[in-house]
Amino acid sequence: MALAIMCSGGDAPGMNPAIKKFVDYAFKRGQKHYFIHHGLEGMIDGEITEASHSDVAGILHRGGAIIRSSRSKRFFEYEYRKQAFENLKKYDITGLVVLGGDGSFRAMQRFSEEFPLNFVGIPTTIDNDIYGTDYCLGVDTALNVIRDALDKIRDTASTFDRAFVVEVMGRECGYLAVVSALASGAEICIIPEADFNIKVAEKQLLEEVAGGRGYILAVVAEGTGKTAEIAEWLESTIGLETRVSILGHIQRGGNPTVTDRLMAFEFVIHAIDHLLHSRDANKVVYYRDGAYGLMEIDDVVSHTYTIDSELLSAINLID
Ligand SMILES: Nc1ncnc2c1ncn2[C@@H]1O[C@H](COP(=O)(O)OP(=O)(O)O)[C@@H](O)[C@H]1O
Ligand SMILES: O=P(O)(O)OC[C@H]1O[C@](O)(COP(=O)(O)O)[C@@H](O)[C@@H]1O
Repeated sequence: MALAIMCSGGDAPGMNPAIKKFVDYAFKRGQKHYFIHHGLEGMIDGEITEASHSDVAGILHRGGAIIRSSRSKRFFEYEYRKQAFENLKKYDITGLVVLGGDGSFRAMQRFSEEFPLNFVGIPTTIDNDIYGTDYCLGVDTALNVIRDALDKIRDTASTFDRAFVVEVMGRECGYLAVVSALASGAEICIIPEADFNIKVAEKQLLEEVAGGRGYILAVVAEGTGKTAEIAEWLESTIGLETRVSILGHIQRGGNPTVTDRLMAFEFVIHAIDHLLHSRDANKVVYYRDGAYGLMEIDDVVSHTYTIDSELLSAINLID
């Protein structure tokens, strides 16, 4: 039996510390261990190499993933999943640690139903949108990238009397937007999960502008699709010259924060321990209420993540 690690779907800071811990901990536990490069695409193409300490030396501080990641159209087809399994068999890999999001976990659920394989997923996405865990690897680093951007945008906005609409990632999830808006004191936060009462905001902001407010920061989650609309409203109705800043993929890069490094270590230790102790793997590690645990893959993929209600109510304080 051997273990392997793979990154799949959107990359996130924290993957490299997880990869390093995987090598160090699997070695400590006396397990043969492999890298699957390029995610599911590499698993189909047999891009598998034995991992060594020298591969992971000096990578803790690096964003991205040295073993790369991918999204794969081919993995939706049985013949390619079978090919992927044949590749794992060549190396006697029966335990897989998968860093990814719910798409990757759905893929692994299907794969493990079809072939004799155990996997443990580590929730890894800057979006923080995986059911059952309070935290996904990469979120803290992404939040700090956004915080840094918002702090800088505030400098120019306040100096030049402008409104800024800052669009942040998150797919359909507003988590990054809410937490960033709170941490940066943005005046407006617009997310898919909550209605934005434009009339209430309009009345309040017009009063504030009349009273001397010179600038406004609006954080808009990409999933709302409302970036242009809010910019137009700030300029034409609220009356401030407005600029749009779409932060984009810088949110996926950068050296992992201390939190992401430490979380990566714990997630990996729990994943490997489970693979070694139990034959009924096919779980996802969670971090909830300050503790780590493992949840059933079926639970993860059949539920939808929802933002904590306290966080949601906090955004009303902003506008
Ligand atoms: N139902 C499925 N069956 C097979 N493969 C799937 C399935 N759902 C997702 N995948 C695979 O998982 C990959 C990663 O999923 P994606 O949603 O892109 O990223 P993430 O894991 O970050 O959510 C997809 O590119 C696809 O190859
Ligand atoms: O890199 P791409 O393909 O442009 O995808 C962008 C999407 O990936 C993310 O950065 C991360 O999403 P996942 O981790 O679920 O893949 C989203 O926030 C964003 O909507």
